[in-house]
Amino acid sequence: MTIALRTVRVGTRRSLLATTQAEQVAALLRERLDVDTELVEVTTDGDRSQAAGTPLQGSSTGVFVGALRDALLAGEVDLAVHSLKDLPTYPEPGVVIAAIPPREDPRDVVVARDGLTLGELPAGSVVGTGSPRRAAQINALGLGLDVVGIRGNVDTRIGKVRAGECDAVVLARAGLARIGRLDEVSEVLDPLQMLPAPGQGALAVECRSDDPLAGLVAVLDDPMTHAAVLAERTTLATLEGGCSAPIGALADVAEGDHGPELWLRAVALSPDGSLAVRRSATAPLTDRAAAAALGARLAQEMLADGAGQLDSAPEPAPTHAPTAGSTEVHNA
Ligand SMILES: NCc1[nH]cc(CCC(=O)O)c1CC(=O)O
Repeated sequence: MTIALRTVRVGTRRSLLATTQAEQVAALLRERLDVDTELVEVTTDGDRSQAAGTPLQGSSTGVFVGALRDALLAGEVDLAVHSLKDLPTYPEPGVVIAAIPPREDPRDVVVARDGLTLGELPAGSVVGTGSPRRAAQINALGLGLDVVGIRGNVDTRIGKVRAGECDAVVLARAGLARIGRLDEVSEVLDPLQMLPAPGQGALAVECRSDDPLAGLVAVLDDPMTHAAVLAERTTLATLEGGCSAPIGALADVAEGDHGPELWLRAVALSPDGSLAVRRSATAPLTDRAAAAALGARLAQEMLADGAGQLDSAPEPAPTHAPTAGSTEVHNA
């Protein structure tokens, strides 16, 4: 298809991972839409505070996104490429996700000294991560690892192992794959032990909702990836209504006897990983609405199981009453 379009300006954050992802989307656009492209780098609040070493306020979701969306709404760029897992679950007025391209492997990986796995690290080893979801799930393994908070881009975080500051760090496999650093990986974590962030490994291509470009960019959309991440993000969005615990969620599409089926797993954990609510569910993948409905149902079941109590301060225990077994929350 040829469109009478000026060069498509692709907005991206400045990090190596972000520009690599944006260039991959730009290459797909050139190939599929027969347009020219230009990367436009935008500095986000998240990048600024990361550079300054100042801690992010509250949840980090969204801090990498705002400035890119502002540039999009101001017409400085024609589309914005984000890591989907960095996008808040609530919609931004005037902006649509025009495409979710095929996903990379969504799993988390370990980069450790001497190529060790988490299980091989001696108790007391220092494991760096800035993610409450990863911290809670590492603690839930019960290996006696010392989880410390670290920040910075992928390269900085790997560098902490090289420098001996951490014995290991846990990262998204997709990020390492995109920047060609998979050779650093010492272990790929099984999602049964480490459920990834909702949307991990997937990209979101955002356009202005009133821009006809949105309809053209839809050729980059992968319907299976889109359905899977919609289920995961609807789980997260529904849980966010009743809990602020770290959440992991992963959906897969499998071919069933009567057509494609969506398999969804999720976990909500107390920050120290001592308590967790885990659930899985499956549904025929008829359309996107079915994917969203599966995510909402799973989250409601998790809330009924006590996911909303994981992060609240414990009630003072009455001295005369037993404290064990008094909630629906399962041990991790
Ligand atoms: N929060 C930062 C971030 N956002 C997306 C990725 C990796 C790529 C992806 O998950 O799609 C990363 C780095 C990481 O978690 O290791």
